[in-house]
Amino acid sequence: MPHSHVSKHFARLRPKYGDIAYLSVLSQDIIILNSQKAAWEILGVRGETSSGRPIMTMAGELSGYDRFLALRQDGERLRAGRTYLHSAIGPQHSRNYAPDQEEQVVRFLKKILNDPENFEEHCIWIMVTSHKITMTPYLESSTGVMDRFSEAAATGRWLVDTIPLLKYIPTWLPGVKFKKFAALCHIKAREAFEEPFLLIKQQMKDGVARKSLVASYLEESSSRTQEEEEFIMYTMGDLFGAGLLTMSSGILSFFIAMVLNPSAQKKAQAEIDAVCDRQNRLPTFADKSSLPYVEALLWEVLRWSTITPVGVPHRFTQDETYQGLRIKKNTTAFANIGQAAILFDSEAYPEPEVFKPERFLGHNPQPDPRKTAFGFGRRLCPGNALAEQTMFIILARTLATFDIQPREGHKYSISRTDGVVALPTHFEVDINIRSALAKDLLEN
Ligand code: HEM
Repeated sequence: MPHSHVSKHFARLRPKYGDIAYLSVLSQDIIILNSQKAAWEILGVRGETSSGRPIMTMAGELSGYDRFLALRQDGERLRAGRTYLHSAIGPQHSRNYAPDQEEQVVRFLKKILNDPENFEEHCIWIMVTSHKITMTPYLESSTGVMDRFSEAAATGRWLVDTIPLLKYIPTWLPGVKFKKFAALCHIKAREAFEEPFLLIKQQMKDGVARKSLVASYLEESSSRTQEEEEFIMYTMGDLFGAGLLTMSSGILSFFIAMVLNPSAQKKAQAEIDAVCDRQNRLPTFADKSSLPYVEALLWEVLRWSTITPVGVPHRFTQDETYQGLRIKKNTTAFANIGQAAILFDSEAYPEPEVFKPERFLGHNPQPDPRKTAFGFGRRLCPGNALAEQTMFIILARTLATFDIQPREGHKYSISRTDGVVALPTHFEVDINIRSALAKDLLEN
């Protein structure tokens, strides 16, 4: 089982084994889905049997992260959680955040104007701020929780994931470090989510709470059970964790794509200028349907940056068959979304390495990458509408006001971190205000 460049390793199996490859790793059955068709038919169409998550003894049972929706097994509690998320951040509800988001993006652009060197920091800032608008204003401390989660969930890192009986070893025995680490994960996650939750509850009592998902959930009913309260605490943490890194990856990838593709940048700017009366105003959400090139550029960022290279693994909860192949219950399935695989399949996307928004325009557009980038079937990313909305306004307003240019002497290579979410590694860029008019728009 590879620990780095996983997507590339998985893709190498395709020429020899076709769209589906099978691996057995320490008696664990794993299938790799190397084509859009196989991923869609297995994880989408056969969602009834393929929507569980792999059972991770260390990250789930011992560290308590199985209370996160993303690790929850298929069943009643998952459905209830997803229904709630749909009503909170689904396409209809996300629109309520649009006015606040437009305002925050101006603050983000002012930060870039005054301190362009630290643009990566500002990208994280706008993501955290976006999440605070939509969810809860106080989730700062959950970033540490996410780091610990990554460690607890790392494939092959913990023997107890292979030999679950080890979980019964007493904690006091010398050398039993994994149980101490799991206990720390538990305590810190509770602190990170319980404290902001209790604070908001108190603020509601005092009549000073700001608008947030937690506040509106509590407003709906004054007598929530402890289980319901815990549900909302962890769901908020989940959204923060699942949304923060993915979105940061998308925005940073946009900046590097613009540096490397000046002609796409110019075309998008020309379209925005035509719609916004030659930089007399900033683009808004209401302009979206008049900005097809900007939207295509956003789709191309989602395709080209492959934010989650091998998705989040699913688990079969029953035996299944596909094209005469038998897939056993408990098999883990990875959709190889990443580079060299589904979103870089040269049959679907000719010249896949080239950043080309035009591929989604005209009479014969190439496949919509959102159908892959956000996952599949019953586990499809519940933040997809919010993610797209947030990225659209950041991309449109940044292009309206700034030129993103290569830094002289800086060598660009497209390298990304390994992990469930791949982030572009550090790069430098020159971000210059486009005109006096654009500066005026931001300052006044
Ligand atoms: C461009 C940004 C994003 C990308 C590319 C992305 C991608 C994904 C993918 C591939 C999955 C796994 C789907 C599967 O198992 O088949 C997922 C799950 C999830 N995402 Fe996103 N995501 C993004 C943004 C967000 C945002 C903004 C939020 C919340 C505010 C969010 C919340 C979640 C949650 C809670 C899950 C777990 C769903 C479940 O297990 O049922 N995501 N995302």
